Amino acid sequence: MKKCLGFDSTKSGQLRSTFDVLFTELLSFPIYFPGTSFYRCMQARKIVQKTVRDTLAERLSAPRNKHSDLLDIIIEELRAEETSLSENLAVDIVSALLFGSVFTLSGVIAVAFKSLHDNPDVVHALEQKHIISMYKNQIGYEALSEMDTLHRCIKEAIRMHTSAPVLVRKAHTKFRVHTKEGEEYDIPRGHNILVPTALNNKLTHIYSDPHLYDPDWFGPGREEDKVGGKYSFTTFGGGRHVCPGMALAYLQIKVIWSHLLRNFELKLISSFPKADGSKMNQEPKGKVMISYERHQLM
Ligand code: HEM
Repeated sequence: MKKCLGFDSTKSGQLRSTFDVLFTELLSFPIYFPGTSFYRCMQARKIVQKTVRDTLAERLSAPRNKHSDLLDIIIEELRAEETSLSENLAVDIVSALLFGSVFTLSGVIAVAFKSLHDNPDVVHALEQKHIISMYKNQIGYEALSEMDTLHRCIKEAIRMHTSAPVLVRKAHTKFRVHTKEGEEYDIPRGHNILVPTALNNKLTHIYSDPHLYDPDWFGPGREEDKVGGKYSFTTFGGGRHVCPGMALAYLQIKVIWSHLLRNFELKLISSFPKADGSKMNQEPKGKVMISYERHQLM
């Protein structure tokens, strides 16, 4: 049996000496200086939080609305007599949702260009033409749900370029992990566990050539991503905290890409960008040059 190399978060507080705390705090002090990216990030956070706070206040003072959107559900909870939701927490929840949905999406939309770049455009064009003629150019929810090729291309792009490369979990009870190779690891209670989604999506016993862009892994008759069970594809996390916005995310990406495919001829001029790992959600690194020409597919 192997003992895991880990970090016991229940003991870390006791282990840190005054010197240790002072030393780390002093070291991190320069990141608060104006001009640093952390400082700019904190300033931007203040603006976002003020906008959310003002919007909530405006809705709170308006007549009751019947749950037309998420903000109204939050407002209803704030109005309730017995509620554990404070205004500050509500602002944090909305800000976190903005972060969790907008930044992940923008990175993923950019990375989905991979599907066009590496795949012959004709595959998309055929699907789009078929859907346009079936739905008489009225592209709504049902038409989008039928775009299986586009769906698989997006899924493959985000398998290769996952936007949240690591997830963090805390072990509330001790447990044992058995590996495929027959090894065992004990995970003690209180330890933090890092789940490397980027590696997970490239396991060779699931994807025979994980660095190959192949949307048909997920296609009918193959469905190779099912080999490893429900954790074969972890771009949207997994388990209790799996992303509840996944279906919406696919839909939004398909809305944008279907529109681009039907109305523009796009070409990647620069080479496919590397991922910028310095951000919490990965984005393409550096400038990406794309040329476009308007066209009508039908
Ligand atoms: C391509 C876009 C997206 C990606 C790649 C993505 C990815 C993820 C991942 C990996 C997690 C799990 C985090 C963890 O386990 O620690 C997560 C959680 C979450 N996502 Fe998304 N997400 C996307 C879009 C969205 C959208 C559009 C929404 C909402 C409108 C959303 C709302 C959430 C929420 C509320 C959670 C927290 C769930 C929980 O902790 O129980 N996400 N997302």
